[in-house]
Amino acid sequence: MATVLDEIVAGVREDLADAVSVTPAARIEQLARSAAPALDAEEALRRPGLSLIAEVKRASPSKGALADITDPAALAVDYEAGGATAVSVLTERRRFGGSLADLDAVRAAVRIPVLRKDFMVEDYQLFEARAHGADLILLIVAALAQDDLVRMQRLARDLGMTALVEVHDEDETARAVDAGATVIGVNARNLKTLAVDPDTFGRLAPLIPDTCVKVAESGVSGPVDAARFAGEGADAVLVGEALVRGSAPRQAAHDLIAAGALS
Ligand SMILES: O=C(O)c1ccccc1NCC(=O)[C@H](O)[C@H](O)COP(=O)(O)O
Repeated sequence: MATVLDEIVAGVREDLADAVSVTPAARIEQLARSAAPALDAEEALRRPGLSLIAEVKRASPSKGALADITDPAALAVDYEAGGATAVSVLTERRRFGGSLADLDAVRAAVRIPVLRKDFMVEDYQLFEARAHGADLILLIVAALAQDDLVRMQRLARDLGMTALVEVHDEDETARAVDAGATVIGVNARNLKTLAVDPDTFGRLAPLIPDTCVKVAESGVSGPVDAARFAGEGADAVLVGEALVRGSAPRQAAHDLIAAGALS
C-alpha cells in the first residue's frame, strides 16, 4: 500500500516534470551556479546554545490547514527578530500549500540561512533550490536510495549548501552516517501513520556521532519540549505548527531558544 510519503513524492515528480518543461535542466543549473553564494548554515547551527529552525508552514498532511500565511516574508522577519538561526520554507504545493515564491520572498527578507524544505528526489530540485537562494536543503533518507543520498549530498556541498539529512529510525540513521551526513535531523513524525513519538530523538541521538549537528524535528509544541530535546543532545529544533498557530511568532521563537539554555 502506498504511504503518505509515496503519495507526496508522486505529486512532486509530476510538478517537477512541469518545472523542467518551463526551465530546462541546463538553465536551472546555470542559474544555481551564478546565484549569490550560499550562507554557511552548518556553521550557524554549530554556534553555542540551542538553535531554532523556524518554519513557514501553511498546511500539512497530518493537520490540514494550519495558518493563513499571507505574508511569508513578514513571518520570517519575525522569526529572525526572535533569534531564529534559520528559516525553513516548505515549498511543496499539494499537501503543504507552499511554493518557490514563498522561498523567494523569505530569501529576500532575511539575512539568516534559509532551508528549502521539500521532498528532494532529483538533482534538478537542488539546482532549483540554489537558484532561488536556499542555503540549506532537506534530504529525507526514507525517500532516497543510498547512492542518490550520497550523490545529492555531494551536489549540495558542491553548490555551497548544507544538507539536512532526515531520519526516522535506526536503519535510516545508520544510512545517514554512512553517507557522510554532517547535519542530521531526527523527525519524530512517523511517515506511515503521521503520529509523532516524542521519544524518537532520545532513542536515535546516541547513534549520531557528536561531530554531527543534531536537529530534533516535529512535534515541538513549546519551550518544555525544546528544553527536553536540548537536554537529550539536540543542537537545534525545527518547529512549524507551534509557531504558525500562535499569535506572537517573534516571542514564541525567543522563548523556544531561551528554553534551550535552561536544559
Ligand atoms: O507535517 C506533516 O504532517 C508531515 C507529513 C508528512 C511528511 C512531512 C510532514 N511534515 C514536514 C516536517 O518535517 C515538519 O513540517 C517539521 O518537522 C515541523 O513539524 P511541526 O513542528 O510538528 O509542524
